[in-house]
Amino acid sequence: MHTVTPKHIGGTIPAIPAKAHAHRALIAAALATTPSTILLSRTSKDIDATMASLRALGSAITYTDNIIHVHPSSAPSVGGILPHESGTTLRLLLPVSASICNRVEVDAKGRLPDRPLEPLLGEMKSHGVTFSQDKPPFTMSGKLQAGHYKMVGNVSSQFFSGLLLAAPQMGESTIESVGTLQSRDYVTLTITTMQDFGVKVTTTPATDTTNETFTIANDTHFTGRDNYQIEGDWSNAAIWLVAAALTGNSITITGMNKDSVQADRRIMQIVEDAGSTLTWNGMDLTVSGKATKPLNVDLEQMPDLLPVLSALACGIVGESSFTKGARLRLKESDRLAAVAQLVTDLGGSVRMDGDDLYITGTGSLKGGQVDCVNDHRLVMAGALAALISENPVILKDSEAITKSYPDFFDDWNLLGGEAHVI
Ligand SMILES: O=C(O)C1=C[C@@H](OP(=O)(O)O)[C@@H](O)[C@H](O)C1
Ligand SMILES: C=C(OP(=O)(O)O)C(=O)O
Repeated sequence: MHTVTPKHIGGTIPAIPAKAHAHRALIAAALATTPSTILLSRTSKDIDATMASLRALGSAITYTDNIIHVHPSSAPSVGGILPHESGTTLRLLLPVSASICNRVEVDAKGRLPDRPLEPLLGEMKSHGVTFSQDKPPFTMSGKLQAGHYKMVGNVSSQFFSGLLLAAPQMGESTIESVGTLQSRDYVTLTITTMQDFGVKVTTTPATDTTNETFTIANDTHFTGRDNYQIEGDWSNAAIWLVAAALTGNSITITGMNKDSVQADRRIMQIVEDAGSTLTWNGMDLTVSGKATKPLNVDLEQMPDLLPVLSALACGIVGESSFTKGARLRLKESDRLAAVAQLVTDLGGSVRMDGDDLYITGTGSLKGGQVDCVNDHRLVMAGALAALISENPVILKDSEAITKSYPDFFDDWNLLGGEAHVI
């Protein structure tokens, strides 16, 4: 549990590496025909879970002095996936491991066993794989076969990313999106990372009569990379953009890629539309000026931004809207309900209408205790809320932050904040 004092923060902070990019680079490197070195300045529980799982699938991986050495080797007779609570690790590695191993033991922790897998398991069953039961822990048997995969687009884009990463080991395969693919940029990130490691994916856009498809040719394989750089994480940089927009104090985040394909790069436009100023100097982004205009955010392509944006909405006078949030109910918590509860518990005004959330900001909150329901992004939201609160914010379950940003409270204090364990 942490307490965060209502004290403004400001200054310069380095970006942390993008976990979405790190998962993909590690997997591509582990599947490659030659060794790789990946540059990663910090890790997190989720990235560690992918490294541990890839070791259990046969790769030799070491992480020292901010460099990951990946030595691919042949898959063991019985492999393992140890995702802990990382949905990305589990959903990417299910098809990947079935493309190289005959048998895989799969475990999961926290809410992860109850997060959706059915559409992926269904398609894997139609392509040669059996499961001892339909939710982890389970044993998966049989090699995944090449072919045509059909996948619903509105449950998790991670199903697509997993099948794409598995395809080079299987042979020519096509993945078809049934309905619009939500969180599409996460699939783009998979495709660009695969390309970085030598595998081309051909995308055929949807027409009036056909769905979008992704095709991987026969006889294509991943090739290792030297000194492959993981880019800065826009989902976590969003914390600092929101902090600056809430207080008007300027914050510089160093090491960001302006042209990133990460879904949450959209935070730049959101904060700018709300009235803050963004200035680039090379890869360093400075955000200054208080946001004053209410937000209108469609969550379909950037689900992970809602928690931090809910704090921003409380700091802006007027009603902000967050629409199309159905998939937020399928994350580490029911994030729609958890965000609504957090805002209410801190004295804010929130209304839920189906899968849409409306927050009427007054510019300040009362503060008090909130339950972060074991969700790292709720911890970020609660800390940000302290910036506009009359009283300290006490964060129950703040340890959840280690899922994506273990040094978060240290960085908060480096920027002049006051957060400590109680
Ligand atoms: O592929 C990824 O790295 C992710 C995809 C998104 O999930 P969904 O596609 O399930 O919405 C996102 O919310 C998650 O944090 C990370
Ligand atoms: C939902 C998240 O991650 P995952 O799906 O990998 O558990 C997240 O980081 O917010």
